[in-house]
Amino acid sequence: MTSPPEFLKNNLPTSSASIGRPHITLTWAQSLDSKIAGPGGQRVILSGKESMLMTHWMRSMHDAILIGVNTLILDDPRLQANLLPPSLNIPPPQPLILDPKLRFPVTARILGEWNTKVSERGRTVRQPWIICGEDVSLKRKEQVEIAGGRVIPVPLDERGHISPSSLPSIISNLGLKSVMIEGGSKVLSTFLHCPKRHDGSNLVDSVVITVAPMFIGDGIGVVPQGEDIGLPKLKYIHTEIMGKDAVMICSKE
Ligand SMILES: NC(=O)C1=CN([C@@H]2O[C@H](COP(=O)(O)OP(=O)(O)OC[C@H]3O[C@@H](n4cnc5c(N)ncnc54)[C@H](OP(=O)(O)O)[C@@H]3O)[C@@H](O)[C@H]2O)C=CC1
Ligand SMILES: Nc1nc(O)c(N)c(N[C@@H]2O[C@H](COP(=O)(O)O)[C@@H](O)[C@H]2O)n1
Repeated sequence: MTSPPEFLKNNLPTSSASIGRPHITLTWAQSLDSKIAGPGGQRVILSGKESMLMTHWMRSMHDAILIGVNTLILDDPRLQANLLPPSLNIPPPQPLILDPKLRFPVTARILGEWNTKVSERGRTVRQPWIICGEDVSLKRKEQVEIAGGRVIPVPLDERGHISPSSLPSIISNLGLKSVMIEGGSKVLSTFLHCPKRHDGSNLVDSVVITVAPMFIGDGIGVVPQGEDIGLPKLKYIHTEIMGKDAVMICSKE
């Protein structure tokens, strides 16, 4: 395959995004009992090879990929599109971390790969950009910057979070036209619960869910316990069967 699967191209309108109105996609992989990770946040491979490849194509369709700091700490992800054929030279998305208190571990794999510029088969590696609160100490900011990260302080909301409704302007100011939010649970929850942008349009444009035929049992839910009230109505767009998994595309109503 040399370009994204047709169903993504047809149903995920990232190419029509602009700096003025960036496209926001929310995505995750879940079990049949709506879990995204095991007990204590242990990473679980839910996606089969077909849907994992699809996720990497989806990453390549966005300018940026965003996760919460807990996911960075627990999973130590690479956040690249490294399952795509290297010969295509497809640029990887810009990694963005939501990290109000700047807990970002300087031992993180994405930082190590950026510093050594080492990635298999000569692929491009991007510097991790870490979005934090304006009140983080200068010392801590310097530590992360010296370690190689770009630190981007922004005002926090009343919960001490990076406000979901301010994300469009944050990413526009960074010159990015689209972002794929991968989780984890707390980040998915605040974005699902935040209906609108400052301009009154839907905050989240697309929701892409991979459902794997397995149960996790004790584990981390798609949204944290008690936060499943007030979730938005979704408008169904498309389902694609990819190997053992079902991949659903929706938008917010
Ligand atoms: N199956 C899948 O598709 C995926 C699974 N996961 C799993 O998710 C788990 C981690 O999820 P979780 O523990 O909920 O943590 P998250 O990864 O959602 O990170 C949450 C933290 O991000 C910071 N934050 C900043 N802004 C916001 C905001 N607007 N909303 C919410 N948080 C914000 C806070 O940091 P602070 O506390 O410092 O203020 C918060 O505690 C891992 O186990 C991982 O494996 C993750 C991604 C995908
Ligand atoms: N699509 C998908 N399927 C799964 O089964 C998963 N566990 C995840 N997790 C997300 O992918 C990140 C890891 O990415 P790298 O392979 O290291 O690039 C992980 O942090 C979650 O965000 N996703």
